[in-house]
Amino acid sequence: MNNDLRPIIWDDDNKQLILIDQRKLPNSLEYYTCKNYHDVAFAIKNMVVRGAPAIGVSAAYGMALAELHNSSRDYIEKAYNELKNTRPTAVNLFWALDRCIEAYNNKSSIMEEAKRIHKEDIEVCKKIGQIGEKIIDDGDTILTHCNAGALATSAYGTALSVIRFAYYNNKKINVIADETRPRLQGAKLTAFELNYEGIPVKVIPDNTAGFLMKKGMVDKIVVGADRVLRDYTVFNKIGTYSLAVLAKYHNVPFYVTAPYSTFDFKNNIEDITIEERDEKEVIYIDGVRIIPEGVSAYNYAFDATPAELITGIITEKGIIHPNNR
Ligand SMILES: CSC[C@H]1O[C@H](OP(=O)(O)O)[C@H](O)[C@@H]1O
Repeated sequence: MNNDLRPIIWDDDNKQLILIDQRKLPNSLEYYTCKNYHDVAFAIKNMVVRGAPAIGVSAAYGMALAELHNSSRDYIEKAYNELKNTRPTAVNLFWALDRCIEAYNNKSSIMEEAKRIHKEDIEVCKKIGQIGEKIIDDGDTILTHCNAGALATSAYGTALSVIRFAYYNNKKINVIADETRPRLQGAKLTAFELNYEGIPVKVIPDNTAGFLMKKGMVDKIVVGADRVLRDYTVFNKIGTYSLAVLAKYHNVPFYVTAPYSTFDFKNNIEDITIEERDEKEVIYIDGVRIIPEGVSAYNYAFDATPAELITGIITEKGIIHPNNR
């Protein structure tokens, strides 16, 4: 069992953050070294590291690198603001940054807080898998979207933790991974992770999910989350909402996985910014232009799924059933 994928490594000897460069996967396993908070901000903005928990943990180490360099309030606040402005939708980024600022204000070590956040994330993701695998039956085919795996967290993943623990508990499962245009996290990252660990996985174009549900080839859907509101609206990778609508129509159980660090009890749906990324991510595939010159593209990175479409939200504290209130 190769459960050793760790996208985030704090190198205490050299006081640097080492990240798997997820832009290079699956064809090359390369690392990106962050020596200061600017490097971390670049890595988050450019998706060297991505996934809500992984973004939060990385940002915390960005704050720790800032404190190591210059612990003045002015410098710490500059780091906070640059890291805060990297990506707007995943709430873990702001949750982690706020924990670091609180530590600083309480005259505690930001480095120690970052290490605590990192350690907690590993334990929480493991717990989500141990709790969530109970909804998986022997023989299930599980559809997932984007990458909510070890590469999106400190280890194990969230949606993929559920899948991993079902597999570890000898359930005969098959996984279907939506490729997830335009950044192809499903094709490039989820397929890499599961194949690396020997868990059966097939990739489909995103437009095939409904066809397979209609054919009865999908038993459950398990996805990740970037922000869960108090009314259990779930922000996640673009295409999640479409999957949820199809799942409702075809009576396929639709589960979201989310640590409590991904819950946002303060804001309402209209307060949330859905990230729009550079249209070039749609216009080009691996550097090859696929859309004619002069034609532009929408590139929304997330969408919102209402609670009424969700069977359960799997957390480290148990499973929330939004519609059994
Ligand atoms: C476990 S959080 C994973 C979550 O993050 C992904 O977005 P991105 O790759 O753009 O950071 C996607 O929404 C996943 O569900």
